[in-house]
Amino acid sequence: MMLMTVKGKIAELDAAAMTAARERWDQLTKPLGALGKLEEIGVKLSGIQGTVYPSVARRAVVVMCGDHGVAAEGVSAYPADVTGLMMQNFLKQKAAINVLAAQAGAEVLIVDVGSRVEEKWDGVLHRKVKAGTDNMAQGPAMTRDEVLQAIQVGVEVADDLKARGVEVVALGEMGIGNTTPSAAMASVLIGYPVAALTGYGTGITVEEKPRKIAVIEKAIEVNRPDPADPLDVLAKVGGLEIAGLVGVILGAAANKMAVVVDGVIAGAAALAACRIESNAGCYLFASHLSQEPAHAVMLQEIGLSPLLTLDMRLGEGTGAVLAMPLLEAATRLVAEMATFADLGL
Ligand SMILES: Cc1cc2ncn([C@H]3O[C@H](COP(=O)(O)O)[C@@H](O)[C@H]3O)c2cc1C
Ligand SMILES: O=C(O)c1cccnc1
Repeated sequence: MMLMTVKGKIAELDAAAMTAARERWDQLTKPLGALGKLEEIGVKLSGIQGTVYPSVARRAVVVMCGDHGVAAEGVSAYPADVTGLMMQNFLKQKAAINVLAAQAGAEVLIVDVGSRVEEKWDGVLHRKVKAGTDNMAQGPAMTRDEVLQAIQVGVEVADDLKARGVEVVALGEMGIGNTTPSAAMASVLIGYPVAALTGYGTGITVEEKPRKIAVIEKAIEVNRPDPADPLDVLAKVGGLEIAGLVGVILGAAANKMAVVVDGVIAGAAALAACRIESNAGCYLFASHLSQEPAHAVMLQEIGLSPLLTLDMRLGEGTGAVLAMPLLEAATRLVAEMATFADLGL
């Protein structure tokens, strides 16, 4: 499916299924509303899947990988080579996401949409649009065509997951430097000062942070992205893996799959996806609240409330897979609890 087709397929949630689900939640043997956000999750999943009894049994996390030209400006605490090293670590099942995805029962899909890795390792889905973005502090990170290609990669990944019966997708990513474009995108799309959105990423120092802020401000000044055009923002100050995740979100929503957002990079993708097609937001669940300051602002802008506050700042989809059992809890409660009628009340 191409982007225009995908956008057209993203429907509003099934209102009748949500009403029926709300009625059932209200009949379950508990005080009205006492299961809090779990009830909201359950009703939203019912709206996505069109049934009072949704399922999130089949799970996947998509780890989109891409490098960033802007890493040359010294905006990360780690060298760009770490992107490729971590991809090898994913393949050996030894990264944090492998451990947590195994616990959550989620399949891990590693997609190379834009890393600088030259080898084609087995176990990676090779869909490279280009070997890293260009340095956005000097010019656009990508062309508009490259953004569309990267989005298309994500859409096709989502279509494939749907064909294999996956019901819920977590958004993961790996790309040294990618908290920088994430903060830049948030600043442009929300109209918020860069300094208030920029964080320490992988752990730059307090002394180094003003430089990161200055690089982001320069990138915005040099490129003048149009806040009303999310594709322009992605092209000028975004990233290949971020665009890939936009495609996963749009493709998943078009296929009526639930999407769990991770930290600040997945958040940037979610924000862009909602600006491309506002109905996409109906399919999103926030997992955790990242330590990156842009994340809370993004979630508020999209209208999502995080389920977990674990002071995490890792990415890879780690927070998103941690939240999957909470979605499962909602599906079990609505299906397995007794109603007051069952008790003879
Ligand atoms: C070993 C290691 C594993 C990671 N896994 C995810 N990230 C996370 O950190 C990077 C973003 O932070 P910054 O913008 O400061 O570079 C991304 O790769 C993100 O996925 C990692 C970073 C490192 C160093
Ligand atoms: O919020 C995140 O996901 C995050 C924060 C810092 C570095 N990498 C990822």
